[in-house]
Amino acid sequence: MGIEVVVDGLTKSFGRQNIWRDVTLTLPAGEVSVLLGPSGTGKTVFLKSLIGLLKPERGHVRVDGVDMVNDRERDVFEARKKFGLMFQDGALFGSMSLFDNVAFPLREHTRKKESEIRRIVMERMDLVGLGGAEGKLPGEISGGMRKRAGLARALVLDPEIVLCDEPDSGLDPVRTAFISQLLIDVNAQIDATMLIVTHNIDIACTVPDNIGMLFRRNLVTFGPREVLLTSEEPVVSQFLSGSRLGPIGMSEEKDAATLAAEGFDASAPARAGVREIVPQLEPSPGMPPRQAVDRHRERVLGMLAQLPTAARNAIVAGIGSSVAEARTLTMPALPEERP
Ligand SMILES: Nc1ncnc2c1ncn2[C@@H]1O[C@H](COP(=O)(O)OP(=O)(O)OP(=O)(O)O)[C@@H](O)[C@H]1O
Repeated sequence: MGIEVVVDGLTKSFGRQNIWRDVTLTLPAGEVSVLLGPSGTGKTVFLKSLIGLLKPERGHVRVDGVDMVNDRERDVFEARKKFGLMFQDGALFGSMSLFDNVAFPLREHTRKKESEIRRIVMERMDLVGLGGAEGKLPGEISGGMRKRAGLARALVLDPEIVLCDEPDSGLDPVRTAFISQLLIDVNAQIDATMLIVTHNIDIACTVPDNIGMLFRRNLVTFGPREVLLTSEEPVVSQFLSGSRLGPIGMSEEKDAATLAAEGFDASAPARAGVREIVPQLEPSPGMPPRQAVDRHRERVLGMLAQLPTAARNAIVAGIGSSVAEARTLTMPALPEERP
């Protein structure tokens, strides 16, 4: 089973440019989470900070007893082996076959025999639907296949945590739908904790158990998917609807004068709960059930009383079980929210 990643008060700057500050969230063990955010808000910097490749100036990232920000490099290096990282561009070696690319981490970091390496590589290639393509060079295959090869490589060391940086970039909507399904199937098979960084709304709406969003150097929200998908935050609403109207501008954020000229009232909540929440993807036929589903449901039911009404209603509607209804009925009423 995957392990949880606890991020606490993380702040990162490059020189005088602050990227984000005081980011606090927990990636629950074995669950799939998505981190959204307009371009340039520091999503990739966040992923690199989780594995200790970039060092935030404040805060902690705790993984199985190791602080990836502050502990000795030797300990961070060891803890990094628990991660599998799928890079945005696949990051494959162009002169190596897919087989050798996928085998690379095993040859670098383990002393396994070639026969064992072959078994693992072929298993992972099959898992991502690339069985039979192992002899090809990265330049001979499509972008979608390169992404899947990158995912296979991220999985060969049996990671407990999988980080995916924009798995959809450069893919058409159909290939994106296949990648979405693949990510769910991978989670069903290996039960790893997963964090997917993306701009893609379809992935955000159908894949994760939890969603967070970075904007204006802050984590706007992080929690069960229903919280963001029913959020009244103007920035969330604008992002989900892909509208030009709202606080997100061409260069990330609009100033007050631009917003006023557009007639945008930042104090007015977006229409909450109107958006329909599409069901989360299920593993493909023949796959095992996702073990994270029950854990996620228990966790979310435990926090139901603290969630906004719209999110709570969406969760109860989604679960549709007497358990949820019973818990809701026994909960104290929430104070009225903003009209
Ligand atoms: N090593 C670095 N040195 C200095 N600045 C950096 C470095 N890495 C990233 N940045 C800056 O940090 C900011 C956030 O970059 P990042 O790539 O994390 O954004 P992002 O949210 O992933 O964007 P996109 O969605 O477009 O991929 C950018 O302004 C970028 O120029």
